[in-house]
Amino acid sequence: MAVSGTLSTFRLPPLPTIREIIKLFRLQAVKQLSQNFLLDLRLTDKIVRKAGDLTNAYVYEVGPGPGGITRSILNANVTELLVVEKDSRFIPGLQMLSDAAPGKLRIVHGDVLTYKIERAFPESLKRRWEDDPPNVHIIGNLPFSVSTPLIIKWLENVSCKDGPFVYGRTQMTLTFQKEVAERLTASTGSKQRSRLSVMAQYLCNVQHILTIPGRAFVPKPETECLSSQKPEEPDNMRIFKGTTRQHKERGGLGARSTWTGRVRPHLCQ
Ligand SMILES: C[S@@+](CC[C@H](N)C(=O)[O-])C[C@H]1O[C@@H](n2cnc3c(N)ncnc32)[C@H](O)[C@@H]1O
Repeated sequence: MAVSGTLSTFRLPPLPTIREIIKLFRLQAVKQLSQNFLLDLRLTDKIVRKAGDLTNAYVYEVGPGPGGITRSILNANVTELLVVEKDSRFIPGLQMLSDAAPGKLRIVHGDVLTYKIERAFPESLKRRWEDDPPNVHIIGNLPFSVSTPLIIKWLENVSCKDGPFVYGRTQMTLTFQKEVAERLTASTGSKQRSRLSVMAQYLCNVQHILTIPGRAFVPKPETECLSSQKPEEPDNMRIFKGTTRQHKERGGLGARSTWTGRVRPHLCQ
């Protein structure tokens, strides 16, 4: 007799809008914590779709804030979503989401720069580096004040296969301010080429997948002009998808402070 399988899909129940949450919990953006919120759930759904199929995935979201991207991740049929947020004002709103998605959302009030994600998810998720990526994803509209130190830390983690990469080649779908994004993808000879470009491209495939206009954020972000040149799209944000490369060699780039541009041919499969 054929066994009929049931596909269970999870949808959040009707909830107050993100704008209402911001009003309800008086969540005015704090500049020091780089707070620019995405309120349009169609846009956050689009960002989350770019991460690929998240069915049964374990997802780590950095800086959920009022929870726009968080809602879209929860609606993507994940097994577990772990969020790390530094600002305690967002915790009650996130708790409300957790109540609406029983057993799916784990909230950590903490700092992404120090949080130890390597112990957060089940051991059984671990894959060898040369295997297909594990069903573990990092997603985030990164806090701009920490985006560069955080991505450098993660790149060091890739090189050492530790931190979020103890699970294998964990995939990242990240939103950065344009300046950081341009450095991540800058090719040899371009003005934005930097240590970050070399490290990122040596260790990962970095792919630009979406440009988000500044007006989509509340408040609209102020962009930093790194040079006297006028940027072409001063108010745009860019979203990237990074997949770690399957480097066969051992060792890594070592500590940030000692890295001096070691460039070698890829040893990828
Ligand atoms: C750019 S906002 C994005 C908020 C939300 N994800 C969205 O897209 O609307 C960055 C978020 O990261 C949080 N944040 C800033 N620094 C942080 C840190 N070191 N650790 C954890 N969260 C942090 C801020 O409080 C804020 O909620």
